[in-house]
Amino acid sequence: MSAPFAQGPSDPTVQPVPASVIEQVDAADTTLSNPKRAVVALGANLGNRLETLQGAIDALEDTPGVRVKGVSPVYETEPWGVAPDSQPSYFNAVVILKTTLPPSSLLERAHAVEEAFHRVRDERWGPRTLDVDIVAYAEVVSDDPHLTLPHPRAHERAFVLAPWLDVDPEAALPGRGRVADLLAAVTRDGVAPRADLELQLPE
Ligand SMILES: Nc1ncnc2c1ncn2[C@@H]1O[C@H](COP(=O)(O)OP(=O)(O)OP(=O)(O)O)[C@@H](O)[C@H]1O
Ligand SMILES: Nc1nc2c(c(=O)[nH]1)N=C(CO)CN2
Repeated sequence: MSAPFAQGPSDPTVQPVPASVIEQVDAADTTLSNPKRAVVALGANLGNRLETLQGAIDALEDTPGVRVKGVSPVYETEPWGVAPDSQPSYFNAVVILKTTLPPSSLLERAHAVEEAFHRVRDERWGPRTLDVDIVAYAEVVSDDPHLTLPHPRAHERAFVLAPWLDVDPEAALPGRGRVADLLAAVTRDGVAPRADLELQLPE
């Protein structure tokens, strides 16, 4: 007599699982048991910039699967990539995360945090209440335009490299080299530490 619940290849109720789904589930399992280090850049040039950066850090910490491990000093920076004096100055900072989320989920969360702080997207590099960029995720290198890793412009931005170096003096940008060397190669003009201000690492 055959077992009543045996499910072999001939069982019509069993659908084959596509290889792509198996790959995604395997990748998620691996990430879950092995949290990854991610580097996130924060920027704000509208509203209460310091409160917003702290709010973003706290929102990241409140995310299941995300822990904030390091918070950089605050820098006040001239807007990069736009005409001089066309926008208010930014506050910028960098945070180091440990996360079990895969990169795509971390990006979704980054966008949700931006929206919670009323980020409006209209012109490229327009002023914003909050920008949350994924600078690097472990050693991942990807040219997917939806999530390019490392961030395609991080290596040329002193407003990212300077706070990152402060919070991790040994940092390296995958495929680009040591952050200390990258920072030495760009201008630090208009990128000033605000030693009078401080962001808190969540408890
Ligand atoms: N590493 C990354 N981090 C965040 N967004 C990224 C990344 N790589 C690609 N993107 C994509 O870039 C799109 C535009 O992002 P955003 O509006 O934050 O750009 P921006 O901050 O104005 O400019 P920049 O990309 O130069 O920092 C996002 O919708 C996102 O899908
Ligand atoms: N100083 C500064 N300039 C910028 C910034 C930023 O965070 N700081 N972000 C931009 C788009 O991500 C464009 N220009």
